[in-house]
Amino acid sequence: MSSSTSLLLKLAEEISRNTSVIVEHLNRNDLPQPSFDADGPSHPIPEANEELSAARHALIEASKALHTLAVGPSETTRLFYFKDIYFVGAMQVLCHFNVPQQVPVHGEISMGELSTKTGLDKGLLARFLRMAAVNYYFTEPRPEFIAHTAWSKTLATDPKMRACVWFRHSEMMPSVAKLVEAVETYTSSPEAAEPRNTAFRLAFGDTFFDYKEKHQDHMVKFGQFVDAFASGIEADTAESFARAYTWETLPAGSLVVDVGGGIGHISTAVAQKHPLLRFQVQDFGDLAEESSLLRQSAGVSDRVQFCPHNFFDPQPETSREAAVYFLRNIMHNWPDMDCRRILKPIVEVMSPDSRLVVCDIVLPEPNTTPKTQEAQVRALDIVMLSMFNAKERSYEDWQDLFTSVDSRLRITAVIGRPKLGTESLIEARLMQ
Ligand SMILES: C[S@@+](CC[C@H](N)C(=O)[O-])C[C@H]1O[C@@H](n2cnc3c(N)ncnc32)[C@H](O)[C@@H]1O
Repeated sequence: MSSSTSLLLKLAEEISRNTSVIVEHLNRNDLPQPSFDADGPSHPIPEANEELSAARHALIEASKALHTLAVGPSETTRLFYFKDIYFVGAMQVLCHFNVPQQVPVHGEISMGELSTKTGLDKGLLARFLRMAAVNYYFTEPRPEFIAHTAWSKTLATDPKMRACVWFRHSEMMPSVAKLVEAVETYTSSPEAAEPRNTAFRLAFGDTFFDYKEKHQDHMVKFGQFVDAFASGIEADTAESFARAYTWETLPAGSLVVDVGGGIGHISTAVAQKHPLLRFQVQDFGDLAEESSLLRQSAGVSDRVQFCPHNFFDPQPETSREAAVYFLRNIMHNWPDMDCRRILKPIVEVMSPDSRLVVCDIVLPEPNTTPKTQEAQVRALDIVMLSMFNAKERSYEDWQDLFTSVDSRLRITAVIGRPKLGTESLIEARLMQ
């Protein structure tokens, strides 16, 4: 094979080309270069710039492919996730013993002092820290002294980042370990579609949310994990949803019903940008107080109301024939049969002018998006399976779901990248 047809070289050239785009942009704009140093930037390559974002994703894609080729099929399979599983375990121990917070943000600390401060045996501490350090978390600048990298510093300074490590180890890994048993036990059972029949329940003896209710510490950390996860996707913020959809085309005074809207952070952001619209946030009553604080501080209480409502019940009188019924991150938590129970009461009160706007992932056709991006949504699909017996859906899945509720409910628009990141806005209307 000549060098011109070498895949290794082609990928290396792609890496070089995209790296140049990034480095030149950072230099031109006086931005710091990515670095492992503790003072290195935590978001070194801004996603907001489209050209830069494309270069970053191309670089991630090509370098992953190059790495995989260099390791080769045999070694990849032989060591399949071997190092990663124990890396996650080491990180969990370090976070559990508050090691990241005890390492100074600037400078270094001896392993002996760190052992005293954390109560973790010095020999064990060294083993876990060295496992983390080969993955760029912490560094040992001289023997038995530890300092932060930019990576471990994220854990020292932000409890939400520590919650990400905690959730992966404490809930995701035990659930994943039960996937085979769940598939064997439930797939052919008459109750296969029941939301309670999950790998999570086999691991924890309870459904995801019942378990959280009984273990408030898990609930708090899960909330932190969700916040950190969502805030990391720059293109999927409340402000992006306010910008991405054609809210400005709705007649003045139109009502938007935010079904399962939590405390109403999306409605609040859209209301701030679109002063002629009204909103009704529907969720469990115990969120009313927090919602009220948010809406007051944002100055939108007159146009954004909170309405305690169970989304399996008929819609209240006050939300009939709204202009938009908006559901973000609801449907992917539920199997089709429950999604139908959520959609039915909405469709019953929709007028021919109403729109259903679902904000969730639209799974791409295989091989139509970069593998590293597709990997993220495929992983979320398996998360939904193992935690909720639910799933992420493709365009066809969404359309089939809608028509199974009402044959007139047709998708009229899908808004995704580049306006949004991982998620899309799926608009549907009742066609006559
Ligand atoms: C993943 S969160 C999404 C919240 C919000 N839509 C967002 O995008 O941030 C799911 C929401 O559904 C709400 N929820 C769950 N079951 C519900 C039900 N039966 N009736 C109403 N809301 C429910 C939860 O309280 C939570 O706020």
